[in-house]
Amino acid sequence: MKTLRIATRKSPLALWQTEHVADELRAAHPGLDVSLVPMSTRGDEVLDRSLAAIGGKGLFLKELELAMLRGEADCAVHSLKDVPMELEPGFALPAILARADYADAFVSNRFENVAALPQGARVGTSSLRRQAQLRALRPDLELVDLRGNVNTRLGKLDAGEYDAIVLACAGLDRLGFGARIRTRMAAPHWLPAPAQGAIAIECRDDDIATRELCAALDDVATRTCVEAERAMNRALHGSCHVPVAAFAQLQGEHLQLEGLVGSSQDGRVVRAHGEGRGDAPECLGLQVAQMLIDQGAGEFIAASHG
Ligand SMILES: NCc1[nH]cc(CCC(=O)O)c1CC(=O)O
Repeated sequence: MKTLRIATRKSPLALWQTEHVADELRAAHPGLDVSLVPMSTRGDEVLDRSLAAIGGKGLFLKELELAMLRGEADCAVHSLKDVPMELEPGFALPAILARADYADAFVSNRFENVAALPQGARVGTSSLRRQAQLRALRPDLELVDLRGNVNTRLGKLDAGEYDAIVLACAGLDRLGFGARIRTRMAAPHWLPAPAQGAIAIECRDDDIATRELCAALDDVATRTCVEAERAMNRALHGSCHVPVAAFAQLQGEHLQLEGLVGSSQDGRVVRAHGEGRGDAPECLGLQVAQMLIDQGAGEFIAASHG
């Protein structure tokens, strides 16, 4: 194959990530012609309702997958945290790139961190996971929905709509807004979304040529960690409807996983920590999911489906 066409969403972050993948592919395969196919998705167009309400994270993938099926693109680039736990049948993830900063960012023009916020401060975040962890730390905060791309969210903060916002460090760093981060909210105290900070390439399962080209960008350590995180999330029926957070780290052969499930109703959260081997990340994910269930996470999950 001489050309590779990569489908991408059109947000500045999606385009940055796809350009990054294109550069890495060109470096790995000198002479390969790589081009971008920018597309808009329903997840980008519907901004007035929560993602959960309009059908979940798969909305960001659907149009890109259809383009691959129609033969208009060979592969697509995604933030892995936006990829559903069960891939559409017929698709594969031939590469998961080395993870950037996994952490969430506390961004504010006036305050240094969550603890420094005044009583009743307004904090913007769209994710149930961030809301649940904020509520557990500070039940007094006023949590306000905040959707839209990274640039839009910063604009709303600067317009004075919020005292602070919480979003992913990876997105801010990639777009050159790293200096706006007041606190990088690190594990184990504050946990990210499963696979946050990792970029994945998706292609058709049966497209061996594309799979082989993309495989050059795969980072085994990142894949191991995100498999544990995603297996945990899958076992908890993770979706946009349940606040689930997970973070795994690999040291040599030793894999550790921190997991959290929050109530979407009040400030309760349950946490679990497990350790296992790097060659069995899914086992560890299932083990930590079971520990969370044993501590009562099932009640939160049932409540969020009711
Ligand atoms: N939910 C949207 C989304 N998907 C991926 C990222 C950031 C980049 C990443 O996690 O790889 C973001 C923005 C955010 O949560 O602030």
